[in-house]
Amino acid sequence: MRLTPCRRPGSAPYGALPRLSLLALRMETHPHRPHADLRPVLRLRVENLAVARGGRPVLEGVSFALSGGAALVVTGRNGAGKSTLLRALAGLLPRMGGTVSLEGAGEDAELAQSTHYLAHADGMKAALTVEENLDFWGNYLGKAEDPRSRPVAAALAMVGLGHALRAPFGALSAGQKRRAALARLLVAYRPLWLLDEPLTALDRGSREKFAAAMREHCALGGLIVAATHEPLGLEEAGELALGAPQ
Ligand SMILES: Nc1ncnc2c1ncn2[C@@H]1O[C@H](COP(=O)(O)OP(=O)(O)OP(=O)(O)O)[C@@H](O)[C@H]1O
Repeated sequence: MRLTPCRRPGSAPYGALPRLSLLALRMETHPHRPHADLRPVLRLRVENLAVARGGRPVLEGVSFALSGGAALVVTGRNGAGKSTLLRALAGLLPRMGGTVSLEGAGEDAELAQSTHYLAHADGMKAALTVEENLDFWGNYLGKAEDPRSRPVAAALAMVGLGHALRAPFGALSAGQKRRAALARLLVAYRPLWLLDEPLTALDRGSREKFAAAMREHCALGGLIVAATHEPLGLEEAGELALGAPQ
């Protein structure tokens, strides 16, 4: 499996994209997909995506395809449009043009129902315990719909926060809060993870644990698109480099 940019035959490779450069679009077959897994391979396909912020074009002509088991790291300077891209993929920003589709997710599966979007904000209530927050998210996001959803305690253990099950979320440190937010990805299985700076405030051990969780997600046939300024620890990930402001 190779990660390749989608473009019309004969068109210049990215030459027509005024605010965007695509670098290092290369992906090897992920070696860990279980042979017995007969679920259809998912394919995220983005074609000619254009998005504006405040009436000003930020992204134009963004095209790529990503198959199940693969990860894509979105890089670029401050203001290049990384968060804009993730928000548009999550359906939280209107598209000026282009299409986004997730093939193989099932006839009734809307893209949004197959997606976890992790933003800069953690999305937790300070007064509730970590367990209560994750119970809420698990139920809200449909944990019962997929056997790959993990119990709250198991999800917290995977991000090294098993000891904080009953702690109020508001009493956690910044890195612990981020770990709890990452556990939200695990309590209700969804195949497409859109991650905006997932490593913020994490120490080295937490980064390694989360890298292991991301590798496992890919091994189960999931997809990851992550915006980051730092190495994610996914050696086989492709890269989409956005050019533009700093
Ligand atoms: N709410 C908004 N209204 C108007 N313009 C916005 C808004 N949010 C972002 N922008 C603009 O869109 C552009 C892209 O912003 P975006 O947040 O996607 O960049 P980014 O690559 O994620 O940056 P960073 O690395 O700083 O997180 C920037 O020029 C920014 O000023």
